[in-house]
Amino acid sequence: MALFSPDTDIFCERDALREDYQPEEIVGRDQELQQYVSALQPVINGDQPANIFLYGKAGVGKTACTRYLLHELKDDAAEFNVDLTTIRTNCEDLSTSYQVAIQLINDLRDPEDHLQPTGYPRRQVNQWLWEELDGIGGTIIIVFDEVDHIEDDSILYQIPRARANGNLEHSKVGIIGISNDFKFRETLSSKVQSSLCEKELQFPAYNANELRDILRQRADIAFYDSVVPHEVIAKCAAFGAKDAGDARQSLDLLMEAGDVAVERDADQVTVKHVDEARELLERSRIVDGVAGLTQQGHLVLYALVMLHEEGETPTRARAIQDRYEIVCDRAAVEPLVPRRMRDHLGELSMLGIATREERNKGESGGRYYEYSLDTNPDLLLEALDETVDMVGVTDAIQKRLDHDI
Ligand SMILES: Nc1ncnc2c1ncn2[C@@H]1O[C@H](COP(=O)(O)OP(=O)(O)OP(=O)(O)O)[C@@H](O)[C@H]1O
Repeated sequence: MALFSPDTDIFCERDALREDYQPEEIVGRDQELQQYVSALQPVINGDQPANIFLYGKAGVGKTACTRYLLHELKDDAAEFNVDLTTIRTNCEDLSTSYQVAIQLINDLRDPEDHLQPTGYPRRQVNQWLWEELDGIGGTIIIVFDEVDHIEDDSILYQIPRARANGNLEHSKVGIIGISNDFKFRETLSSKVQSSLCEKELQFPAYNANELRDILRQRADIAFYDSVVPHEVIAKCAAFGAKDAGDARQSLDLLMEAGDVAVERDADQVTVKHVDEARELLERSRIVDGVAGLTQQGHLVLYALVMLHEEGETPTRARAIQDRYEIVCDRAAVEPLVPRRMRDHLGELSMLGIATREERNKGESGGRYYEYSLDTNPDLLLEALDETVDMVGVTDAIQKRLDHDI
């Protein structure tokens, strides 16, 4: 018998649940799409496109809606004889305007004419960029996804102004900047703010009803008929809505639940499979998160787990520092100064392993943070295995470990 064989009872197109799948229809974003369409209207009129700044948390459909609308726009532009080119650049690995310009030039050039990442005068690079863009002609829309990664923002000013400054003659260029960093807008220079944020669109988090519609649409493509009952969709949607209103999270959960059903040889996905899937996802999120921390991060986390087990959380950074220094002493590691230790606490809360809440001292004034654990300590201790060996266990942790056995 073959070791691998296609299993066909549950999924008919599992890839439809993957992040890179582009849905043909967008659901639950009517109002946002309407605003987006009117921001793009100048393109169809043959005018200079408006620059658009689109922001919202992770997984709220910014990329999916942008891809969908630009696809529609291209079709309609062809019908109305508008010469339209769209370029998409993910800025995740680009931190300067120089790098962005090089990337754009290389996207537009044949591979044999590609530039090296460094070593050219800036003016020359800009000149090449204008030549490439002007060579295309017509209307060009450049999408900068994760635009907040660009630290010096001059390119976000220069591109929209290129035509007015006489750098472009044949092309009209507009940019769409996408970001999930709400504070990014404030960090922009006022020049960039007024050009990039000409039209601002905000995508709110999804509620459970919207997530249900998105999941149902995708489940109908990904699974065979009647494999995913209504309550499974409702459960995945409720989970996503409670956490962050993030469609990606709910879709991942549904896919994992489908995998569990396949593994169990079931003929339907059940609510129990969703529960199991949640545990699996949570486990891998934590294991990956902890594995990505440095040794110092592990020691800070272990200090916080100890305090949690002793019932001492939520607690302030100062108390964590004291415990962390004891932990370092036992591990024979030089402790970090409080400020650096707090950076690690910040990272833990960013990863969702810990939570950080701001407190107010009341009349006497002054604000401070309190930290607590936001994760199952069993999982953390498992992931912190080596650190536990190095530092040893306290009574409180021993009790938990005994209890688990
Ligand atoms: N309204 C929607 N209709 C159908 N599918 C959607 C919708 N919104 C999001 N999705 C799906 O959810 C997933 C995440 O959406 P998307 O990548 O657009 O989020 P995003 O806001 O760009 O997030 P990030 O900031 O993390 O890139 C994708 O698989 C996308 O197809």
